[in-house]
Amino acid sequence: MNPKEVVGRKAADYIEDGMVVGLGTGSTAYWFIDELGLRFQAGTLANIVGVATSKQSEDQARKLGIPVVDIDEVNHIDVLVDGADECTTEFSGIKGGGGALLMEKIVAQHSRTIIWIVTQEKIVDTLGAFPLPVEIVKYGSWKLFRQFDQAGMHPTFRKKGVDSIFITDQGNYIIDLHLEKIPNPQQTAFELKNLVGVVEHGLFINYPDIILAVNDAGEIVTYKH
Ligand SMILES: O=C(CO)[C@H](O)[C@H](O)COP(=O)(O)O
Repeated sequence: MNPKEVVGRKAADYIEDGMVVGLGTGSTAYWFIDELGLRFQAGTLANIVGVATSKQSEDQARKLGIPVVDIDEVNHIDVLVDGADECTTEFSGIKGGGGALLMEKIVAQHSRTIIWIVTQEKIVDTLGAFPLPVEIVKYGSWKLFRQFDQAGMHPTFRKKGVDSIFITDQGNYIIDLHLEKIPNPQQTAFELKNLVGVVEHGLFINYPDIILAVNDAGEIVTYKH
């Protein structure tokens, strides 16, 4: 098993039958959803319901037979299991490498327990080596791009393949900011949220309750908030 599979399957141990489960997005969350599917089919988690953070996760869960409901159909999500692109042991991180940051943040906001599953090298002291995704509306997107450029934030439009621009599940664009270091994530988050046209950014400050970090040997370290 590759490390992402190890940690993804392990995270399913946090799920109890009858729970409303937040389904994260990405190549690590993929294994969590796969394991949920196995346990659903085996009957040990026969009464779970999923709330997806992307079309991709929703499709995967449905194929496995897991019932998926809209976030507005539930009062809360019991446990959300999601990946991250970078995170600190102070329980903050960057998400959105897979382009699902907006739905991921909305689901996270309504989750009682949030578990991040990551490979060990994603744990960093300072965020920012991973480009920070910013989801923006299409209208005026070049204006925002120039604003970021002039502020020295090294923006690039997220692409799909070579030529086409990436469109999120909510119909927006993503600009990735190549900041290298984000010394004050709160300040950066505040400034980004104040820009008209920005829908959401990939800084998740103080989000996960638990981080499961797996190393190359498949050993998992658990960080609890
Ligand atoms: O935020 C995300 C998607 O928007 C993912 O959780 C993040 O990109 C990690 O992905 P992976 O598990 O494939 O490394």
